[in-house]
Amino acid sequence: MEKFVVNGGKPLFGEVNISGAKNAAVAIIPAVILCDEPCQIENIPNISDVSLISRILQQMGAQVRRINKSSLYIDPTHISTHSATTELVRGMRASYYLLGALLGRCGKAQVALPGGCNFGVRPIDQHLKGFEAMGAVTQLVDGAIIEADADNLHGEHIYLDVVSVGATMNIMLAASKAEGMTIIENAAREPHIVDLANFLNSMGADVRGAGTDVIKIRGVKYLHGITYSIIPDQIEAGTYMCAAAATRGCITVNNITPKHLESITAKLREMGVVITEYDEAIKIDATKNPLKRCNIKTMPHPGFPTDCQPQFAALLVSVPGTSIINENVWDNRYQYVSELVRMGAHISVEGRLAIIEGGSPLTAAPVKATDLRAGAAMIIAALEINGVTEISSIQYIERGYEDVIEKFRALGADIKKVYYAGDNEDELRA
Ligand SMILES: CC(=O)N[C@H]1[C@@H](OP(=O)(O)OP(=O)(O)OC[C@H]2O[C@@H](n3ccc(=O)[nH]c3=O)[C@H](O)[C@@H]2O)O[C@H](CO)[C@@H](O)[C@@H]1O
Ligand SMILES: C=C(OP(=O)(O)O)C(=O)O
Repeated sequence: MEKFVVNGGKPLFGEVNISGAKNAAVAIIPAVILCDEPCQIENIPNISDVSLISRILQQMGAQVRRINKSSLYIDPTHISTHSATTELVRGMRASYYLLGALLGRCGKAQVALPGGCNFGVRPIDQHLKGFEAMGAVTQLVDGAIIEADADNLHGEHIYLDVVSVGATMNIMLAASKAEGMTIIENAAREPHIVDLANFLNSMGADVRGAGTDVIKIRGVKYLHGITYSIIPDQIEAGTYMCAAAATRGCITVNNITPKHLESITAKLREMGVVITEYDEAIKIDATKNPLKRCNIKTMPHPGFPTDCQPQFAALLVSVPGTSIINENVWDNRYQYVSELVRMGAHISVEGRLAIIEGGSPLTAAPVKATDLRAGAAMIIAALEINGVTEISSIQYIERGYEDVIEKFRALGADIKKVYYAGDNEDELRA
């Protein structure tokens, strides 16, 4: 077992380089299934979700090889199955993209229900509604496997009842090789949706309107191999920005697209953080002004991203006054609150609202990462504390943060990973 041990209380200073976006990578890797030739994908984050989806493709017969730390060579030409039902598939959320990719490639798919962070129910009814509109018959087998079968996968006009990132991208995948034109209305507009569209178009697909709420996809017969570089991870960037503000430090975050971070920078500016934007970098200076409280409401892009909500909560506990978070995307994304409360934070949850009475110093306590971004919030809170905090269940953090220890250390943080045999603290060894 592994834990992070953080000796906090020091402001962060320096520079950090942001990796490729997890939520783009985990869609683009399965999208290669649609291609009729090998592809090379660059700026791939070295995280466990990427290893998992790569292994799933290998199990299906694809050749997947790391060319270097951030590039993958994927040859899908030997995939001879439409089925992905192993335990690995249940280990991550984005395995749902195998449904759209296999439907597009084979006209049928058999995929285990996905896993991912637990925010209560995470339905995929809008994905299935899209596939069914396109001519697929779908059914849940044994409560664990989705089967989809289409004699003639064809384009259709699909209105999403909720703005769903996963449903938008999954339908884009299937539609890229379906017969005729698919129109997705009320589509999600996240940067990773535009990235997937750019990837598909570079291979010869015909996807228009990505980044708006109407996406039109005209199916094509053949997609050719390409080399493609994934966009930077806006959530990883937002996490380091929050950490700099929470420790009242000053850092430069490199290899980012400032436009993707606008909702985050707007909130930090409102709090009194001085932000300077460059073409592909951003400087966060929290040394100049005392920080002010603020309210956050999560929304689909271009609203404030839910995936940065826990990190902002960890920042807001350090700021005097009452801040209110309104989690508007997920029903149950406050499991981390009890961990912050263990550290002395004053937070109460009422339905979708978290009410934070900030400004009282936190104290070190053993805490756990209840999910990926919750884990990032624990690191940020630990960095605020004069004392040693142990964070367990770090496998969640490693799902989505490349070299998290090395990157925080380069900013001056005292953080290390320790291995232990059991729950007894005496068994900790560095
Ligand atoms: C791998 C990946 O990219 N994960 C991201 C993706 O998750 P994911 O794709 O699962 O999230 P969605 O955008 O689909 O979900 C948004 C909302 O729509 C609801 N919904 C979704 C699909 C559906 O068929 N029916 C339905 O009701 C969900 O319960 C949720 O309330 O977008 C979320 C919202 O930005 C992020 O938090 C996740 O990090
Ligand atoms: C919730 C997240 O991921 P997933 O949907 O893969 O669980 C996330 O990236 O914050």
